[in-house]
Parts: sequence; structure tokens; C-alpha cells
Amino acid sequence: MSTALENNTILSKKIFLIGFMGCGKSKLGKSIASKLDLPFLDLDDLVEAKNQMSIPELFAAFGENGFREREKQTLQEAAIANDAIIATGGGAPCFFDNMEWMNNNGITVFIDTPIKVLADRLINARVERPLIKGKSFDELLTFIEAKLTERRPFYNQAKIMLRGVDLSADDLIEALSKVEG
Ligand SMILES: Nc1ncnc2c1ncn2[C@@H]1O[C@H](COP(=O)(O)OP(=O)(O)OP(=O)(O)O)[C@@H](O)[C@H]1O
Ligand SMILES: O=C(O)C1=C[C@@H](O)[C@@H](O)[C@H](O)C1
Ligand SMILES: [Mg+2]
Repeated sequence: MSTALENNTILSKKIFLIGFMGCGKSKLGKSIASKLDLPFLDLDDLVEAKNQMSIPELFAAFGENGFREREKQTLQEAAIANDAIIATGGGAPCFFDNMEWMNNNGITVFIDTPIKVLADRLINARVERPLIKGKSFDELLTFIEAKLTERRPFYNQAKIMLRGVDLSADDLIEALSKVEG
């Protein structure tokens, strides 16, 4: 059986995946993009490509504020130009009017993954994330708890919220198909 999304019966095909670092935006995003035959865009990769610098280099050269300005600009350029599944950076919805902008321009999906799962994933990750660099497991837990509390009011503005444990691409596609256009 095909879904409303596959049948093109929902208006927006800009789908923004949001949530904390390590919640699964990139992994799940690639999988649903391939199932729905839509392009997959990863905001972190786009910011790096546009600026010809890695995220740690951008933080070092311009500070977090400079990174956030570039992140906002890249988000809007990429999303205006493409119907796509867009995995945003973990902090992107929490700066400027990015969350409101995404809600006005597509469907936002918050992948809500428990703190302990996030910490387990992030402690083993090979990608360098400046905000958590050098933290021990316990420091990481404390950091995630505090940051998530700060960020939840933004993440909670998402149109769809899904628990990020055992979450499959099909679960996400089903949730999208129920959204009214
Ligand atoms: N459902 C899952 N089950 C097991 N491992 C997962 C799952 N989703 C993601 N992971 C693993 O967790 C790590 C982080 O996932 P991913 O890169 O998709 O997160 P992210 O939300 O894009 O993070 P960031 O905001 O830092 O880009 C990766 O190593 C990935 O393989
Ligand atoms: O949660 C965050 O603030 C970040 C998450 C990553 O996706 C990157 O955008 C960067 O490392 C910052
Ligand atoms: Mg990612």
C-alpha cells in the first residue's frame, strides 16, 4: 500500500529533521530520502561545503555566533532551492527564527532520543563536534541534559514528534502521510 506522501497528496516535500546531536537525523534522513526518491541534504555538510571549512574550523575562526549565521543562511538557500529531506544541525532550530522559518516552509520532525542513548552514540562517534569535544561520558550526560532542557522549547514546536529509539524509516513515512497539507 502506498502512502499519502508517495502519492503526492501532501503539499510540502521539504521535510526538516530536527533534534539533538546523535538523535539519528542523518542516518534516518538518508534512508527515507532513498525510499521516497527525494534528494537528501545534510545542513552540516552544506555549511562545510559552502564555506570550504569544517565545522570545528568554522567554530574556531568565527566563534559559535559566526557559525550560526552561516548555518541560517545555508538552511534558507538550500531549502528554498530544493524539495528534499533535510537533516539540520542539532542546534539549528534553536537560533534566530529558524524554527518558525522551517515550520512556514515545510514539515518539521523532531526525533526525540533519550539522553543515555545519545551519550552512548556520541561517545563513540568519529565525527568531531566542537560543543562536546573532550568530554568524558559523565560530562557528556550532564551537558546533554542541560542543553536539551534549553533546546526543548524549540524542538517541541515541530509538527511531528517521534521517539528516536527503534524508529524506522517506515514509521517516519507513516507519520508524514498523516500530516494534513
Ligand atoms: N536508530 C539507530 N540505531 C542505532 N544507531 C543509530 C541510530 N540512528 C543513528 N545511529 C548512530 O548514531 C550516530 C549518530 O547518528 P546521526 O549521525 O544520524 O545523528 P545526527 O542526528 O545526524 O547527529 P548530528 O546532529 O551531530 O549531525 C551514528 O553513529 C549512527 O550510526
Ligand atoms: O548541536 C549543535 O549545536 C551542533 C550539532 C551539529 O550537528 C553541528 O551543527 C555542530 O557541531 C553544532
Ligand atoms: Mg547529522
